Amino acid sequence: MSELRPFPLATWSQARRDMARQLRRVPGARRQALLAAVLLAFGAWCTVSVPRLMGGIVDIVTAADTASGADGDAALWRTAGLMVAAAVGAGVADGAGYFLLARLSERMIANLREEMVGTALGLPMHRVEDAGTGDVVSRSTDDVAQVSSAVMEVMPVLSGAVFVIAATGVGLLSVDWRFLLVLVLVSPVYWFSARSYLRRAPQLFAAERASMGLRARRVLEAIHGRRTVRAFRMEQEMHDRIGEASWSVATNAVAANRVMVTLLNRMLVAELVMISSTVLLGFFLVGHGVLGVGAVTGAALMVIRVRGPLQQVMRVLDAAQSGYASLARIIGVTVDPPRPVPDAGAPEPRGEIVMDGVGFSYGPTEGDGAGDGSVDWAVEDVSFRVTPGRTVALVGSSGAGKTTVATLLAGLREPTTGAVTVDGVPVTELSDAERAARLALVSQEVHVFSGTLRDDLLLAAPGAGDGELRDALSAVGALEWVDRLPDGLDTEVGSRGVVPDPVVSQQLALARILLRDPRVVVLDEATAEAGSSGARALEDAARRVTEGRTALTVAHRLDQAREADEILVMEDGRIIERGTHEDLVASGGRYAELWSVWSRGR
Ligand SMILES: Nc1ncnc2c1ncn2[C@@H]1O[C@H](COP(=O)(O)OP(=O)(O)OP(=O)(O)O)[C@@H](O)[C@H]1O
Repeated sequence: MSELRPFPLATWSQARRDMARQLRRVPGARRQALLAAVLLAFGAWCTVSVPRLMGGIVDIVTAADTASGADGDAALWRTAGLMVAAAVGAGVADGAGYFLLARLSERMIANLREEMVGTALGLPMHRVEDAGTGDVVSRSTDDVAQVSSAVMEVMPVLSGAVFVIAATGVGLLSVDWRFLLVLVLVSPVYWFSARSYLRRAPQLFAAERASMGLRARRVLEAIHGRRTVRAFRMEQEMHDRIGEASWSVATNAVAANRVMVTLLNRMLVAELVMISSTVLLGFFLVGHGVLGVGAVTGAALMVIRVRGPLQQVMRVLDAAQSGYASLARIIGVTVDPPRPVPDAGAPEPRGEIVMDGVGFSYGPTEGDGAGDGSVDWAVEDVSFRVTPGRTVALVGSSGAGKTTVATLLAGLREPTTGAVTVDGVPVTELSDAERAARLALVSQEVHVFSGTLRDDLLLAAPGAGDGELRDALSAVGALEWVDRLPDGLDTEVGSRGVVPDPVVSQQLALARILLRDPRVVVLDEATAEAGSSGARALEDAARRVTEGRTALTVAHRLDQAREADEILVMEDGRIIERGTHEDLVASGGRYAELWSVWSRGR
């Protein structure tokens, strides 16, 4: 098995560009972002004004000794009123700014997820398989959830706190430029604390989560497999395994918390530096008559007030970082989107299919420059032609290469060697529209999409009326089932409604083919698992679908192959026999052998 090649991670500049593009996609986004910034800046200014006004109160009280009492009272009330107004203004502006930002970011995340899933669906099958389907699934579920929760956790803090920190800096400088010294002294302490925390914390928290997962798995294994554990007297061994996993949770949790405590201690040092340098500088400035007591009190209160926002920012650093890591994983899928194939100018669909010297390998080939040079062919040197309207059946034992040929013919995979053409045009060069008009595949994994049954069928033919839908359902033998449904065509089906059994699901897939009406059909259904009556119903349905069309049928039951115009027998990726049923039985080769086993088993 070849090694997985996960999708890349977006670089910082790719992530930035993509977020700017997502921003442009939301109508009125710039205006909303600007309005949010203005509101948050105003909120921060109001927040910082409160301690400054308090400093003003100190000046009023100090001056009250000398001024008349009535003047002092009026000034006191006015300042108190302003403080209340500033507090209310801060609350309202912060709330409104945060609301706008949260709405905007949720829309951007929704667009991003949509784009990522759309890109992944349009990628060649092999690219998704190379990455491992789990990679795409975890990026579109876990990572999107991670970004969403990071936004919910980080956004309220950052949107408020960053503006308050900036406003405090500006506020301090406006009291006196020498307060720059406080900022110069304290900034490096915060900077280095944050850096050393971010360098170590994410791995430690990830290790803690991983060991929790391991412990949960081991406990569940022991509970689910308790009979086996008892039977083999493995209680102590299981106990030790769980104990070992629990111990690793404990050591990882201690290590993670130690880093957190170190961060908190460094922040205490930073706060000590910040407050003591403000007080000392204030003392100096008042002593030299540069500032009044009120101004310095205001500055000191501002510094005390900003500790909260600074702590909040430091606390959400790792959530912000893991949110960014998830964002880079999501954008990593979309950075290299599949280029849409332009129309190849294919002629009117006739339905002629040709495979010429086709080889395909799931693993590395010489061209990749990977592997040890030996190629593990899934199919090799496969050549055949099906003229319009005829049916060819592929038979062979499991793993012979039948499904691979079907997916190559449907254009889902690109041949490693040779050519697959439909109406003279290589199938991978047909645009989506040209391909959809020409050929359709029913694979072993049929899917009924969530929604009403009508929606599910209309995916194949958006303009079809109820009459056409019912005709198609009747042709594939599914109409009776539909008429038994509580709301007929309007019944909810799929994961959130009625789940059709495998036979009906395949009949619905065949009905979709009838509605789409392509010239070529490739049928690789799982009739073998349908039971004999189900298989017969599906064979009847398949016969209706192949009538008047060019068809390649992967015949899991040899009854199906018997009716084909030509049978291709595959073994180890090659066609080893070809001819009609009668010819092949008469020739006494591999097919005759398969047929005799099959006939005995019926
Ligand atoms: N996605 C895949 N990745 C790697 N190898 C694969 C993959 N799919 C099939 N193969 C291998 O390619 C070879 C041909 O498989 P294929 O599924 O085409 O055979 P098949 O005749 O359709 O078998 P079945 O009747 O069991 O579906 C087998 O050796 C199989 O193990």
